[in-house]
Amino acid sequence: MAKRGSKKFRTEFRKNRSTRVRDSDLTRQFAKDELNHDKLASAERLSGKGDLTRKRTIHGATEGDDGELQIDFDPAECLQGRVLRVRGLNSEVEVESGQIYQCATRRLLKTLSTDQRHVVAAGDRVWIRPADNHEGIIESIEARYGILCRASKGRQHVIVANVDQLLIVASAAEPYLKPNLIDRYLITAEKAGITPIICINKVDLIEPADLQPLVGVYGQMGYQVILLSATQGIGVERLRAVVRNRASVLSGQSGVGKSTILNAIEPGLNLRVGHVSETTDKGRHTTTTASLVPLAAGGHVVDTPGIRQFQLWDVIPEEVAGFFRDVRPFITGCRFPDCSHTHEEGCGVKGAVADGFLDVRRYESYCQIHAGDLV
Ligand SMILES: Nc1nc2c(ncn2[C@@H]2O[C@H](COP(=O)(O)OP(=O)(O)OP(=O)(O)O)[C@@H](O)[C@H]2O)c(=O)[nH]1
Ligand SMILES: [Zn+2]
Repeated sequence: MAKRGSKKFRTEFRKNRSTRVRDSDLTRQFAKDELNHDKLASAERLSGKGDLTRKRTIHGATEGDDGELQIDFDPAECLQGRVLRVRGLNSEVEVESGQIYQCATRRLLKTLSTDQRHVVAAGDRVWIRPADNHEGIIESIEARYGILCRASKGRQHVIVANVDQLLIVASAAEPYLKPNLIDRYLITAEKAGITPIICINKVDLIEPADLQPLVGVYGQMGYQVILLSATQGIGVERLRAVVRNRASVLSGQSGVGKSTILNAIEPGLNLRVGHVSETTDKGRHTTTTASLVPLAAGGHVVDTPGIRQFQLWDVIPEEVAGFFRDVRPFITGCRFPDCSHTHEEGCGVKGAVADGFLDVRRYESYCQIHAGDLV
């Protein structure tokens, strides 16, 4: 597979697409579908069963084997880019050269979207058809990974897509360290399939050795922990390397030093972050829209008031144990398959705590989150 965005990639992509896009192919496909529909309709009439598998036929899109409709477009006339933010019907797209285009969305994309409030989300990787004055049309949206979302009126509302990592920012002091809050953010990351990175700031205010037991517990679980002092410059270089060329969401309680960290990574960033944070969804919804802020060294940070201090989203108690990496291995030892690991006899998890295999604080944190207590 050629590198994304390279010339070879485009050629291969075009080749793959063009086999599918040719009009005559489409016409033939449509004719075949019509025929199949007729056959299905008579089969349905005969069998008395309604609606056997129907193939959707919308002009300009082709149904893949997975049942997903793929929009047909010509990549030769398009540019690849990334949506920095969405404002109403307008999306701001940064293309590979760094140029920003103000884009509308192709009508067909909207037609095909039934399950989302917004078709385009911040972070989306898109193909745009450029026009004059750095305007353009979003022709296609690539499949998403690493999605942070909320349920909004029964629909999935994507806050930001294609996030590589969640920087969980805590402070060693002022405000005092709340490991249970870190656990809460870890669940969000685990659930979304986004790599969490634990950043403990303000280590200048404590004796760093005091943090070792906690760092050890998270380290054993395979989580990366970075000790920082944004004001003293400790750990900043390491964090800079971690965010380079990736899309990182920053999250943590108020006052832990998120803005100071952003400023330390890239001086001047805070101004822009402050500016974009004001973008709200016309005040109609309580959730604010996310913005990707480009970093000079490559990559983006996503800074959004709504997710800066977000709480757990739609995690049900039964799911919690599965998102605790250290609890998970002991679940198989429970006597009851629906064990909640809180009060049951013969619980493998409680046994592991008693035998010293599971950190007591982590277990208590599990119980607290399972019970739905807010930290
Ligand atoms: N001692 C010390 N103080 C710090 C450090 N980093 C930030 N601070 C201070 O902590 C306070 C809060 O920092 P901010 O960067 O505003 O925190 P924030 O997380 O962005 O806060 P919100 O915007 O409310 O979410 C400021 O007074 C900073 O100067 C650090 O490494 N050490
Ligand atoms: Zn159990």
